Amino acid sequence: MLINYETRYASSPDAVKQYSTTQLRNEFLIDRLFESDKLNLVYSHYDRFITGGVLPISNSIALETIHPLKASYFLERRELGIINIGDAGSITVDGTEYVLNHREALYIGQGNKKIVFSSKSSKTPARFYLNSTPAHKAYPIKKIGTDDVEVIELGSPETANARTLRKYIVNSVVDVCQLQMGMTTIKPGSSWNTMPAHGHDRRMEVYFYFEVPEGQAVCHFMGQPQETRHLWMQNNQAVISPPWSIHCGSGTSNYSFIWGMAGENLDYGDMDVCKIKDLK
Ligand SMILES: O=C[C@H](O)[C@@H](O)CC(=O)C(=O)O
Ligand SMILES: [Zn+2]
Repeated sequence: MLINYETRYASSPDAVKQYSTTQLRNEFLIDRLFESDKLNLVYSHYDRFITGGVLPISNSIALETIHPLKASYFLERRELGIINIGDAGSITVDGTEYVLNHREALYIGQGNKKIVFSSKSSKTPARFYLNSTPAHKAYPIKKIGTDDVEVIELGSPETANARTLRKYIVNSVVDVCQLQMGMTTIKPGSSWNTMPAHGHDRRMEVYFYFEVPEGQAVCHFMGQPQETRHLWMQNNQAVISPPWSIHCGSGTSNYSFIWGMAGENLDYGDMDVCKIKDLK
């Protein structure tokens, strides 16, 4: 089977307080994203956000509709954002080819029917990380190159959170219904992302960790600020953050991650910041 998908339902903060490590990982960790010649998807009931990975090696892979959508094609009522974290690849959208190099992105609006992923070389394949959310309006396709992103420098070496945040799919760069995506890279010597931590009850979020060096890992924190839990994350794994949860992490080295959000508000800065001394 080329496309694998699974559904994750939403959980309340009171239920999650009781979860064992295994239950926490079953509900929130997405550990299988990139498998050769496969397209893997997780459909979350938090804002009906779909997280996926495509690794085309010897074949092209089409984004077919999946049963839970009850749609005749995937983007009938959805929009899609893709960031390539691998080598050069292409995405063909209803016959038009878009080449995505390493760290380039594509926004594909509602109504586009045939989407096909392929790598330029099977020896150095593309790795397409994708996020998709329900859409009410058809916005144009837009490629976002590394020069098109909005860059913000955050944190400092003294507080171990020096990092570069790149906004790819936000409404100041591309017209979107609700999807927001970007990439944050922790500088060498720093380990923390999203510290001070924050929440945004209007939006859920998914973090996808990559560029985690061999033998290293990232400890990701979730939960209400006064009731946090952790999940140890390996390279190329993602974690779902409910709207009621903080989401931050510290690595045993530096690393990068892609953040993707969906919900009610397109204002990226609309966060409720938690004081570090109040975290429990
Ligand atoms: O709501 C925004 C997201 O959590 C991320 O953009 C935060 C982040 O990448 C960081 O501070 O390192
Ligand atoms: Zn956030």
